[in-house]
Amino acid sequence: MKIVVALGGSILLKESSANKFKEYSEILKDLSEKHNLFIVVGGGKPAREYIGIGRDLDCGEAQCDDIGIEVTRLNAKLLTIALGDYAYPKIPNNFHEANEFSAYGRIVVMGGTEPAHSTDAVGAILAEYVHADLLVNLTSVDGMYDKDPNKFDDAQLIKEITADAMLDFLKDKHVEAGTYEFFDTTAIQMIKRSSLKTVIANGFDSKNLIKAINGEDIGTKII
Ligand SMILES: Nc1ncnc2c1ncn2[C@@H]1O[C@H](COP(=O)(O)OP(=O)(O)OP(=O)(O)O)[C@@H](O)[C@H]1O
Ligand SMILES: O=c1ccn([C@@H]2O[C@H](COP(=O)(O)O)[C@@H](O)[C@H]2O)c(=O)[nH]1
Repeated sequence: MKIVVALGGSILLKESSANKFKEYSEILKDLSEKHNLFIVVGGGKPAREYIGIGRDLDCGEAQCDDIGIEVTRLNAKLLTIALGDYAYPKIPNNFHEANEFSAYGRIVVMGGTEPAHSTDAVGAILAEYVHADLLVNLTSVDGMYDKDPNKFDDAQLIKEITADAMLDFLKDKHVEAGTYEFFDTTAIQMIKRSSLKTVIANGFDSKNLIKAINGEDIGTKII
């Protein structure tokens, strides 16, 4: 299968150590024996810290996005290093390059591209661009809830949701650099228009990636 994995920076960088990079590199190496993999890495806490400093310097939101993009690309570089020869050594600047690099048969790892969206959207656009069979979005919670599970103890996990219902749910949410809400609406529009098979799951347990690929009942499926 051709699979795009959007791997949240909140997962890889939670500990500010190499641990999760090593853990994911082992799983991705195994999966790459059977599947054609593209990984999009998010910015996590370091991105939000750098964006915060930029904002304090009045650099404006689009430039704050650019700062976030640089951090995602740095995180992508770290994952590429962890993957060694299994990864294509360059970080693509855009979707065309990502597609081109995949022709060499290695895992392609990328970060952000342009301002005004998050790496959730990069994952969805990439999945559309390369005609992926599956998009897996690994984040810091078990999937999409009816309200923020980190704020409400009674939040309920949504096992399946349509792209339209997700768009409706997120329509009034405020967005700014570093915070494109739980799931970026640009991503959902791509998922909708190309009927991308998408699973959102908790990436703190890296085995959830294998479960999502095997079609197990996990996280939230966008239908
Ligand atoms: N309805 C919701 N369902 C699930 N999570 C939600 C919801 N609303 C808000 N959230 C918040 O969304 C966050 C998930 O995204 P998070 O900030 O952890 O980033 P990520 O997707 O892992 O990527 P990155 O860290 O790279 O931005 C959770 O911390 C959660 O508190
Ligand atoms: O294509 C992109 C990717 C990212 N950004 C900016 O970077 C931050 C960090 O990415 P996350 O996916 O949220 O971890 C993001 O919030 C944007 O501000 C971007 O502009 N374009």
